[in-house]
Amino acid sequence: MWRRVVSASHFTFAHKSIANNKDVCKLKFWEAFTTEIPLKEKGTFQRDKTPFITFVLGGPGSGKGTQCMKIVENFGFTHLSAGDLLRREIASNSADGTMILNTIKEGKIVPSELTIRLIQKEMESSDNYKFLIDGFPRSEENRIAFEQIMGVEPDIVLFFDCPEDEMVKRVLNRNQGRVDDNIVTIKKRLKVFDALNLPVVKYYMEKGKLYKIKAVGTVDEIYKQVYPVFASLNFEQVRE
Ligand SMILES: Nc1ncnc2c1ncn2[C@@H]1O[C@H](COP(=O)(O)OP(=O)(O)OP(=O)(O)O)[C@@H](O)[C@H]1O
Ligand SMILES: Nc1ccn([C@@H]2O[C@H](COP(=O)(O)O)[C@@H](O)[C@H]2O)c(=O)n1
Ligand SMILES: [Mg+2]
Repeated sequence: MWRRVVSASHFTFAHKSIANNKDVCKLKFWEAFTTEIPLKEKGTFQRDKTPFITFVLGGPGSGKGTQCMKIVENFGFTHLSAGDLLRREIASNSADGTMILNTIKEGKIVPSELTIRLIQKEMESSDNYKFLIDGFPRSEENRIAFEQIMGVEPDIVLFFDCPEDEMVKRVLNRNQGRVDDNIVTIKKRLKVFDALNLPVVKYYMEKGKLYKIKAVGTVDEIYKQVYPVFASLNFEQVRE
């Protein structure tokens, strides 16, 4: 089990984030995190910390989920996969379930407000303040809606850059029963990725927030590029 602890140097970083995001905060989403809640025990998470948000981008099968699991283990992040949250809505027979299922089958993008509502709910009910938001934003529209609704920008953005043929191979071998893991839908998802997701990658590159990871090789080889990104942020490492 990892401990929810953070080194003193993170406080400096968190304050810097507050200053950077001051103009867009508007006390919406932040209110949940700025409420003073007494510590339950020494060294546990304090809810008054600024959330540290990492967007995790990359094409279908580029390895986002796989690498997120390792970051969670080593650095105590909470992993929120937009795709998983949407699949959970389908499984729970929610009113939007059929629409979400049809959208996923077509490799298209679910309306931003719906996906953001699911992400927001998870963040607000979490005791953690470090989040990996995987597979979001998938489009400029997703990105802008997130900023407007949540009143916050990501601190950093990871981009897993993987050749198409490798992504197709991985997805076809995934074997998790996903309705979109077939060659017809994968081709559609790759087109959507190029047309809608790459502009988001470009946006964050130009903002200086993007960490591009060469997503070829073994899982451990790729993680060797990911690890230093988080280690350099001075979060206390919770497990080697
Ligand atoms: N470096 C790797 N080499 C070979 N296979 C990998 C590698 N990384 C992940 N995989 C496998 O490829 C498949 C896709 O990985 P993963 O689910 O992490 O991708 P993803 O980016 O989250 O995809 P999606 O966007 O479709 O959810 C999984 O079966 C995973 O085990
Ligand atoms: N922001 C998002 C994220 C995902 N979707 C839909 O879910 C599908 C699967 O997503 P994965 O991240 O698990 O690959 C994706 O192809 C989209 O149909 C979405 O609409 N918006
Ligand atoms: Mg995934």
